[in-house]
Amino acid sequence: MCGIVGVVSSSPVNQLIYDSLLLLQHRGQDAAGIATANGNTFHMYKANGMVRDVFRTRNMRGLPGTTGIGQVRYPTAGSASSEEEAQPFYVNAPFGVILAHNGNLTNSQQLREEMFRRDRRHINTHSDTEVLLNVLADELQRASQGNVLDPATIFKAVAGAHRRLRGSYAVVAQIAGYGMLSFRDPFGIRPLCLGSVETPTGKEWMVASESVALEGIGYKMERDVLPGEAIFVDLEGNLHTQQCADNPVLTPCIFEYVYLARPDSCIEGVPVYDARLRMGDYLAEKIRRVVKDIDIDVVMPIPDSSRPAAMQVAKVLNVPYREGFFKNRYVGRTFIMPGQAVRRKSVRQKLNAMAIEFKDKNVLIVDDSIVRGTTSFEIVQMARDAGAKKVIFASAAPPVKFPNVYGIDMPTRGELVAYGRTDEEIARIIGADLLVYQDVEDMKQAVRDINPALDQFEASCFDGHYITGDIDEAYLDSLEEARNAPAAKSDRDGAGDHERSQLHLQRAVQE
Ligand SMILES: O=P(O)(O)OC[C@H]1O[C@H](OP(=O)(O)OP(=O)(O)O)[C@H](O)[C@@H]1O
Ligand SMILES: NC(=O)CC[C@H](N)C(=O)O
Ligand SMILES: [Mg+2]
Repeated sequence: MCGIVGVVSSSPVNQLIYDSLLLLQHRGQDAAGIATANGNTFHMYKANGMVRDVFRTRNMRGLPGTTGIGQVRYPTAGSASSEEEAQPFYVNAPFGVILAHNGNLTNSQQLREEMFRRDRRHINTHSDTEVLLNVLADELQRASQGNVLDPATIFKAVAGAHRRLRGSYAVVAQIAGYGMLSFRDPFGIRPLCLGSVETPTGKEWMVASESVALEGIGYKMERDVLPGEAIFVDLEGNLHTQQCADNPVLTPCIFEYVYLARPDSCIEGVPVYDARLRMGDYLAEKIRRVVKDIDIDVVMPIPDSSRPAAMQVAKVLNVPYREGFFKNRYVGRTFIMPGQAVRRKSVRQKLNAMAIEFKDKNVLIVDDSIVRGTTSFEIVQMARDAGAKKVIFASAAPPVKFPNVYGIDMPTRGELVAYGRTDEEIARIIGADLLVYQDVEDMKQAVRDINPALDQFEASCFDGHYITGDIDEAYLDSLEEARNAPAAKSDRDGAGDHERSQLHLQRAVQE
């Protein structure tokens, strides 16, 4: 996941994009970028870091224009540290296009080779986004055949891109002298929504990864962009939309509801906060069924993301809800940091246990998910150090047993604590007396309870089902090999991300 935003306005957009990127910061902490269009000239500034650190007044002054796009990056392809792979990306022909992307292409290697051989296009980074931009540019070139662009031609190019791209992609782009183009993959895996604002000169449009990024800056959420749909807003502010995929099937990523999205966003008609409350309801029922011989004294969340689920668990079980872990608000999200060493260190920096809430108590700790086990391992230890009698750990999501290839950076099986292990083995690793996981069907039902029209979800990391149909063991093996290759290792402060995860698990097992 990354956060993307795009806008066509009648007034300068640099501050508007900056403000909405701040609201999407939880989707990517590694790099940020804004590109604006002033007449036919693009201006761009991007660098590694959080939004507040990347943009200084002088950078903002260098971003004039009334249309633009922005991105906060959480890398899944290429390198975490390369500023060149920060987004947006620019290509000068045809027309001039800048583009930002949330998602992950699963056929970027084939496309890269094909483009070099057939289209004579050179891709200069390891970013799948640069590949995507060049595919779109190539399709625009073919569809327009050198003539002026109109919406029908642009949509034809998107349809062509859909036929070539595999994986997940929510995209926002600006075409120099024409306007803003945005589209979502045919499964609608990553979220993307459309908003508007009334101005004295008419309605103005904006797209963003999450509704909070629209509403927080005064726009009204209109609707989600449909899977496969393309939206084009011309420079006069007119909105053009078209379904560009042959067989669109809405299959949103369930991990958005579990962890990725902000609770105050609404995705596919489901307020994320409500989904987390419902997951808490189902989890509480499971806890009631399986926890027989421990009297739970207190229910505790691990801030931030598990709060709604934990509150609901406490309510349903009729046990006091207590916040025993204090969170340092100046440390970001741990899970999306690159590298196991930094993730592990920051859990301790970020959370501190208050003894008064733990001493001699049977504590039920609730988290939204357990992925590598970094957080749960440290937290259980902290609870024990603070004097807890028994520690039960509950996860509002089922065990993460399979890699994700659609925009969440967990491509190797070895780093997942639940891969190939029973619940008892995992409990031993994280040090809990008992571990309770949500069931896969209950997690899905929690979201469906709120919007019954949501038939299916992209839930591969829980159920091992890869909806794009191009993922097999050989593909996952090759990903693992690439991620564990020496160059990739030293590049993500992960140097040995995989090994460190393994080491941490082995040490835990031995202890
Ligand atoms: O098993 P792990 O690999 O540790 O991953 C899971 C943890 O990471 C996330 O928290 P994070 O600190 O990223 O964000 P939050 O403050 O939104 O909960 C998530 O909420 C879990 O607590
Ligand atoms: N998480 C994402 O959406 C990542 C976008 C893109 N694949 C990158 O690595 O920059
Ligand atoms: Mg957390």
